[in-house]
Amino acid sequence: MEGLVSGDYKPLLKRKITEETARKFGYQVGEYAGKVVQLAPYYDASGTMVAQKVRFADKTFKIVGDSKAAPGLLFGQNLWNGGKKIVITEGEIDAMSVSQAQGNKWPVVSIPNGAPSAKKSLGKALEYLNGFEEVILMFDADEPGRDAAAECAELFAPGKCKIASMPSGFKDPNDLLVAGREQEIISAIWNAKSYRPDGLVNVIDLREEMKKPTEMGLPWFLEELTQLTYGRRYGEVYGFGAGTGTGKTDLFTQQIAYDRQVLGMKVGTVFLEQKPVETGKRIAGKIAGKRFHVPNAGWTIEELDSAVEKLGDQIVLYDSFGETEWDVVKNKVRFMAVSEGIRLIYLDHLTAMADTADEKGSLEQIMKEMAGLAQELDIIIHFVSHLATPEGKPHEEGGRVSIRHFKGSRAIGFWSFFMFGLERDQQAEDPVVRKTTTLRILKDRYTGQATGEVIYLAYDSETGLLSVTTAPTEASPFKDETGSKPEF
Ligand SMILES: Nc1ncnc2c1ncn2[C@@H]1O[C@H](COP(=O)(O)OP(=O)(O)OP(=O)(O)O)[C@@H](O)[C@H]1O
Repeated sequence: MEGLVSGDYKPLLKRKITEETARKFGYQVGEYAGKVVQLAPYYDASGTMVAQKVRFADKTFKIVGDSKAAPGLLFGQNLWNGGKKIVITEGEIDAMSVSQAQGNKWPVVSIPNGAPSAKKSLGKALEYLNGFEEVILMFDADEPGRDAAAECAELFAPGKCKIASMPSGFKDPNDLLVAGREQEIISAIWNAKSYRPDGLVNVIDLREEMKKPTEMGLPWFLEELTQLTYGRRYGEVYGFGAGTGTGKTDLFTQQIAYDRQVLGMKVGTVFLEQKPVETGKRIAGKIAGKRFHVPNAGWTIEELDSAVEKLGDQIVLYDSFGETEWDVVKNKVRFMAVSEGIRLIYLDHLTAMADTADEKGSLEQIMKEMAGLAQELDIIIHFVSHLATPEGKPHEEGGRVSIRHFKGSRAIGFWSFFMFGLERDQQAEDPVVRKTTTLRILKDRYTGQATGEVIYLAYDSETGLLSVTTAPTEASPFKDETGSKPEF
């Protein structure tokens, strides 16, 4: 072999590696191509040195000997054969540091080529490593080291591999040795934690969180609805379905006005079939208690001005110009959340974005992405869905809304945390019945308790405001339409 041994161990003292440790591992200082280098031997299973890793002063490496065999061998592998625990480090100096901290008594090896090829190296040495009951990875406390440890841990049966962490301020075991903190190397071995892939948690880790009382989410403008649903929570999507003209937009605008005025929040709207001016008038109307969207409805420009003043720049409306592509809408929502800091989004309506050639398939995709978006951005998306025509009484005449009537019901039902139906018999003879909206909770994923509950809403034609009322006394127009077919 080309590496020339000088037998001089002094250069290792800088790293606090003793001659005894170096000798144990066969690590030497020598000369290679006229330069002083450090030499790490790699042995095969029969105990024959097949390669040497030459480490130059500038920290570059070269393998001499059988360079093909070397990647499958671990530094120090020849010293131990099976046992309780083996520690694996990212480099030879670290392996010797850990060994020295333990009096050179317990198994420690190093991967040959650093973090990037750690998984490949350990994969080749699996049979050898499985001869130990426990494998402890003590890689560098940096990104490549942490990534490599997570990757390597997956090579082993669950529970077999543990990952040791360095105390803060120390990058690797040799740093600790140099600082005279051998004891902390040993603690790191004992405190190594079983590797768990991302996203898996143990219920015991959740204990403190589980003990916290259920927090009320953000309130609805209807106190009764807040009580029934425990409010609105970020990361969730809520679906509203109703027949034409029932008052979905109206309900949304009153909620938006409340979000702004009472909760002091910034709101984003994506109303695909209504001009922003109209939406603006309707939201402002809810602030003022005036129907600004109805001409000659007893309001003045000054009142409108003052309501707009109250909304300020806190309502961001998307002017869609008839654009109804989900991919475009998605980017607007993302922008509103990320750049405008908006956490409440109102989307009217989902059905407008469906692909007519494949309504069901496209709504499934949109719903999945919309729910993902709400979670990723930690926002609430309230959306309207149109309904399929039931076979019995039309929804516009008070026909009862069911989940199955929603266009894309399966996907909406799957991804929504709450679903609401709005019913109103717009043709009823009794004006009270005509103006009473039934808000029906169709789905409550949070507790299930609110499913089937209804809240009756009265509409004040003067102020245009909805408020909670009692059930209209007339024979109920809201009877179930058992004859209606599911939509899909
Ligand atoms: N309970 C109610 N009684 C009487 N009128 C109402 C009631 N709720 C809403 N309205 C009024 O009915 C009209 C239609 O309401 P809105 O535009 O909100 O319905 P929509 O369900 O969104 O309709 P579309 O299907 O056209 O989107 C509005 O002028 C609104 O102010």
